[in-house]
Amino acid sequence: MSIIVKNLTHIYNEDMPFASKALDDISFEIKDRDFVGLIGHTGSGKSTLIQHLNGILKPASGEIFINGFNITNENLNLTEIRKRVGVVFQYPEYQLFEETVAKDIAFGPYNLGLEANEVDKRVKTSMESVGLHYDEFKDKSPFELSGGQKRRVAIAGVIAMEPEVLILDEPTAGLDPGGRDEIFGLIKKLHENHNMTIILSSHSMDDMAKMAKTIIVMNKGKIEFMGSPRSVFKDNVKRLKEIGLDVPQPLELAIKLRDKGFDISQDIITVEEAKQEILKVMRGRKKC
Ligand SMILES: Nc1ncnc2c1ncn2[C@@H]1O[C@H](COP(=O)(O)OP(=O)(O)OP(=O)(O)O)[C@@H](O)[C@H]1O
Repeated sequence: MSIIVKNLTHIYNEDMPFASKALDDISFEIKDRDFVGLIGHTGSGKSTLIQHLNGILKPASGEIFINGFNITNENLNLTEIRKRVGVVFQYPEYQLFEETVAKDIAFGPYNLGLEANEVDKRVKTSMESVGLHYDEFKDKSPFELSGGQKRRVAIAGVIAMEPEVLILDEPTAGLDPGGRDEIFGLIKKLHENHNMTIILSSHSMDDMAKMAKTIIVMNKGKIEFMGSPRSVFKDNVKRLKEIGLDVPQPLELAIKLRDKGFDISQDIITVEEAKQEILKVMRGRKKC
C-alpha cells in the first residue's frame, strides 16, 4: 500500500499566542511493502507525523493519500483509515485494559463491526503471529505478563485489524536487549510473512541500519534526508551529528580507524561489514 504525503503542515495551538509548527510543508512517498525507519532528535516531529498517517490529527494544510485514498478528506470515516493503517503507540501496554488477553485483542476488530466468529479467528491468528500461544495466553490477565509479552498483546490488538500499513512509534522503548531483539524479530516477520508496509520510529541507528529499506530523517518539522540506510548514513555523517543524531556504531568505528590512518572503507553500516573490512585491512598489512 503506497503512501503519498503532499505539503503537510501541522501547527499545534493554531491561532494562539503559543502556536508552534511541528510539521513544516513536508512531502514524500512510501512505496508498497517498504520498511521505513523514521529517525530524528526528540521534538523533530516523528510522533506528530505518525498521528497524521492514521487520521488522529488534522493538518493545517496538505494532503495524505493511502493507496490513492485521501485520508485528509473532511468527510472520511475514521474506521476506513483504521482498516488500512494500524498504529502501535509508544508504551502501548499502558493502553491494555480488558480482563483477558483475548478480550483486549478483540476490542479493535469488534469496533470495526466484525462478526464474533471473524473476531475470534483474528484474535487467534494475531496471537500466533506475535508468538503468543492461543490456549496458553487467551484467558490470562494482560497485567500478569512480562513487559515484552504485554507489548506483543498490544501489537496483536493492532494487527488483528489486518491493516496494510503498520506504524510503530518507538516499539522497543524501555525493553531490555532480549525484549528488544524479540520485538524487532517479530516486526521483521510481520513485514516478510504478511507483506505489510512498515513504518518504525526508533532512536537506535544500528537497528535502523539493519532493518530498514528506507530511512527518513526528520529535523525541526522538516525532512532532512530520505533514502537507503547506506546512502543516508554514509554521506551525511557530519550533518547527522549537527542535528543531534548518531550514526550506526560500525560506521563510527570505521571513521575512527580511518582517522588513525587505517585505509578502511566508510561504506559500512553493519557489524558484519565492519568485521569483513577490518579483516581485509589486517590481511593487507600482514602481506606488507
Ligand atoms: N500536544 C501538543 N501540544 C503542543 N505542542 C506539541 C504537542 N505535541 C508535540 N508538540 C510539539 O511539537 C513538536 C514535535 O513533537 P513530536 O512529539 O512530534 O516529536 P518527536 O520527534 O516524536 O519527539 P520524541 O522523539 O521525543 O517522541 C515539538 O516541538 C513538541 O514540543
